[in-house]
Amino acid sequence: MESAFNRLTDSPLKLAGVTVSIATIGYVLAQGFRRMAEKSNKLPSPPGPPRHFLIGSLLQFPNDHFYQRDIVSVELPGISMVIINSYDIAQELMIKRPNNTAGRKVGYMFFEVDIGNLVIEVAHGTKLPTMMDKDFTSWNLEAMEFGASALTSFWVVDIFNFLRFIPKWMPAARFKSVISSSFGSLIYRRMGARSTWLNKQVRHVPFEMAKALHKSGELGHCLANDLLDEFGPNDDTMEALGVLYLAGSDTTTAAVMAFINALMLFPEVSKKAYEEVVRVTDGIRLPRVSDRPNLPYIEAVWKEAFRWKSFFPMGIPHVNAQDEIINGYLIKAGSVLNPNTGFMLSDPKVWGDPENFRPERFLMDGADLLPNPLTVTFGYGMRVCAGMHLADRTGFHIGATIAALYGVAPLEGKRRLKPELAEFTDTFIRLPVGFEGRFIPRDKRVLDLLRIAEMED
Ligand code: HEM
Repeated sequence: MESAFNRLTDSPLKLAGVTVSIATIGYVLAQGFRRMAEKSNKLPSPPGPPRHFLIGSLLQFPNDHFYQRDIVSVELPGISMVIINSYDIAQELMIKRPNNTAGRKVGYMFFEVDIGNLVIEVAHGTKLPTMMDKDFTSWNLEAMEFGASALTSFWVVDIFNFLRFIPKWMPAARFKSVISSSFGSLIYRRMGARSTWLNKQVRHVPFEMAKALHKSGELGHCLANDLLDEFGPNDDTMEALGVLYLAGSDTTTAAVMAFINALMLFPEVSKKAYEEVVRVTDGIRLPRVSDRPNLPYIEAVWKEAFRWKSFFPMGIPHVNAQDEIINGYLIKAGSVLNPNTGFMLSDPKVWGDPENFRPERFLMDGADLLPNPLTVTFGYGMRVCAGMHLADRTGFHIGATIAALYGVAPLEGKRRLKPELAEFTDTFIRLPVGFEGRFIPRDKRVLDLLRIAEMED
């Protein structure tokens, strides 16, 4: 009698079917064995605070001891969070393994407040900023804070998604004032309606203006002009412009503010920067972009301005698609990887005297062993900041030009603040508190230099 096997293989089609079936069963078994093997030698998660049933480490989060280790894991209900305090580990995970660690956490709350805030001139043209209501800047800042909280916080609504259908008037509708346990205390925020409104203002208002200018032929050369020419006034065009604004405007402003603040707090730094520019320009013109390689001291001040009291201390989290192992620890797939930029830029093990503003650290022998604060700040791997060159070039050039033209002094009648007393906001983008001062022209030629630069433009 013909064996069952022979009957199954008597035609090429049947043979192919049998082969596929065997391969599939084999694959499923292999996966099963692999999972069992993995479970049996399961590696530990990175160290972290004690975890409790249901609420994980919520009660211990945040806490100072997160900074005492290079990598820390925190279990929050529904979210595994990993805090990376070491630049080496951040590089290893997020630059060297980009395919697996470039995801973003896109929970409901982030989706709803993905709002805009960006470099308006590049995106929407030079005419728009002059037409904008001054409220626009404050909307941006508020929108940025919402966006930041949505990215870095644990939102109850992300976990209990059904909550979003509860009407606003019900007592249980706290999710509209969501529980956030971001890097501060537990706070309730009524944000749904406000964020929706901000969302509209920040994206629609400039887009409507740009559309009107485009129609009348007055928009000038900018990204909005190109996109409107090519794709017309559709939602994708508006979103693309909105994302640039969200990501680029407040961040670049904060970098320039950090630089100007340093010129104000440290007059000796300001003087050295001025002397360096004059050596390059002979004091008869403004610094050009091409002068940068000849301005190593200002380069060092720019780096130190990124480092000292980091203005972007929390970075932007990534999410890993599959399990990762680092330094013998298992990072489960779907963990939120938070690069602790502020700590990396002030770790005494790396910087020695992080509390001092000392640009010379980047000019000394062995300086190339230090992390570049710009690289640390602009993020990692496939997600690295798309506007970093724009921000770096414009920011550096503005900084060098200010150093060439002006000293920065406190307002009349006020004293220069001692650097150790300088305060900074406790926000996603950290700004100097009470940032006020005067630009004092270096000499009588300042106006002439500005006129020449205007003519050259
Ligand atoms: C000093 C100024 C800036 C800082 C500190 C900054 C910082 C960052 C950081 C930390 C990220 C996330 C990187 C990561 O996930 O690893 C990012 C992403 C991004 N940035 Fe910037 N940025 C700045 C300026 C700009 C500018 C001027 C633009 C555009 C005009 C821009 C556009 C973007 C975009 C589109 C992303 C998203 C990239 C992605 O998710 O794939 N940024 N930025």
